[in-house]
Amino acid sequence: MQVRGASTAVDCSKMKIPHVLTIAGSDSGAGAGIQADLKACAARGVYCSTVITAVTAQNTVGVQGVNIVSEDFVAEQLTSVLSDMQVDVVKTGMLPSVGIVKILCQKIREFPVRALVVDPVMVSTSGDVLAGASILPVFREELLPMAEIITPNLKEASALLGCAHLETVADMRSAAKSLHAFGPRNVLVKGGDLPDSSDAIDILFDGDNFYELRSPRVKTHNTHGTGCSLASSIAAELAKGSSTFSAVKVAKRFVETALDYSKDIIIGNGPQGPFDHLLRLKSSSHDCHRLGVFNPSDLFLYAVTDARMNKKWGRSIADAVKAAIEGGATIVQLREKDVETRDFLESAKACLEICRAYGVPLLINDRIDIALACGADGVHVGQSDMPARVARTLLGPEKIIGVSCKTPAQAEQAWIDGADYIGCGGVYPTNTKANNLTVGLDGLKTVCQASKLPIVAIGGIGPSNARAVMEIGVPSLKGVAVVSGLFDRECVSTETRKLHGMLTEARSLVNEKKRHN
Ligand SMILES: Nc1ncnc2c1ncn2[C@@H]1O[C@H](COP(=O)(O)OP(=O)(O)OP(=O)(O)O)[C@@H](O)[C@H]1O
Ligand SMILES: Cc1ncc(CO)c(N)n1
Ligand SMILES: [Mg+2]
Repeated sequence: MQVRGASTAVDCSKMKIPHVLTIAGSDSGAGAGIQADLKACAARGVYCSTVITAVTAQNTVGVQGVNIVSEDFVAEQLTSVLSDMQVDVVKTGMLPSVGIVKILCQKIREFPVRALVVDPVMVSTSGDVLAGASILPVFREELLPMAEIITPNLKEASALLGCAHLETVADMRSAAKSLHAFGPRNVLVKGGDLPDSSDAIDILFDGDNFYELRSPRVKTHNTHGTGCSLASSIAAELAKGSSTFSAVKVAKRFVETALDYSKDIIIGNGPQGPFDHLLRLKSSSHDCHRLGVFNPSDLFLYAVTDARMNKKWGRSIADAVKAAIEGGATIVQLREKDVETRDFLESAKACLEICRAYGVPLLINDRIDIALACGADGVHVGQSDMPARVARTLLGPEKIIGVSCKTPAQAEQAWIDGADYIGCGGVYPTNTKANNLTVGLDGLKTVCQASKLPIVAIGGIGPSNARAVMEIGVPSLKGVAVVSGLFDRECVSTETRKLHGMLTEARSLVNEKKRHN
């Protein structure tokens, strides 16, 4: 990590965060400009501050209006950020006047940064002018020579060179070479708009070598802001300390991945929509059956699958899950130890569809990757699996996380780590888990009394002993989790129904007792 400045006020044990300053225009549609830069930097894990040069009224149809910010006020914004915030890299977007370009150059000389990334924005894809030809001389003479890298698209490259349209990869190469003569250390000519190309081809020239960077062309209309996002991502990687070559490669892969993820999203009615930098929008809006927040009463009859038992009885995981839910299971956990990852993912998707249809949450044992990939409601982790705190970071604040605990100390840790519930056991001896210490009803009661989280009891529980478990009567105990008692049986739904009846009876008895006390 790099620590700069010898200021005595700086605490060196604190972390210096990579920082990109973008100086660009606001896009009201938020696909390009400042908004794209903020999202790209956030997605790439870099802090981004913003100096706004113009406010555009813009959507997926085109640019309806432009309001340029005064030169003095651009200068004031630059001074505010650069004088205070330890900027690593400056990235430029829409620079709508000669005066604004000159002020930027002056401020960078006054407050030097590690690198300058120039995206010479001139015309939006809709054909609207964002910076006129009058800025070309100051770009060529003052700004480009200061740049670590410039990232023109085909039209911008030909405007800067004052040459005819670029139409081939060979044209891009010679343009990159000619632009290098203006003084930037690297030139990336972007080929997003290259006609008749099944790949998205960009040419990087570093003064010595040409690199042809290719990625599959994503078939989508959602490419508004790819240029801004690419340049910001390059700036972000440079801010982290990457070489320019690897910054460009990572940035291009990021844009390609985000385009692919977003290819079918619909935002706006115009010909060119924005894309989702954070790869998050589909998981919330497409999933219309998504469950709300975790409800502890869902722990009442918790069904845990077991591949061996399903094989023994000749049923698929999905069939077993459906039967358990029809019998009254209130939550399902897939605990599949010996299944290949691909098969597990397919089964998990099938089970999720069933669970969603019935409004029952689906959790995955141990495998956070599977939970994320299939969009399950959460995970259950043991003491030697992924720590709950890390699982929470990976899964985000909404997903359900359960932790197996045998002691009050473990229960306290689960609470601190951001878990939602605790699985406590084995209450009785069981053969689904080797070398598992049995805590007994006393151990269960101790954990229930200490825990701030709701608890489901697990381990050897079935119709013969479920009532005894529920009768410990501690409010944090919400239900029982069952493996063999449901799935190592001929008819899963019948067994589940039987157990559900007993649990309901036990719960009434406990409530009755409470009323009498
Ligand atoms: N359909 C696509 N599939 C994959 N990559 C693409 C696609 N379109 C553009 N790219 C890539 O996105 C990056 C930006 O390229 P592009 O030439 O579109 O820039 P631009 O015209 O400045 O963008 P903007 O639309 O923001 O003005 C380049 O790396 C390019 O190869
Ligand atoms: C504000 C702004 N900057 C850049 C672009 C180029 O995509 C745009 N359309 N709008
Ligand atoms: Mg384009």
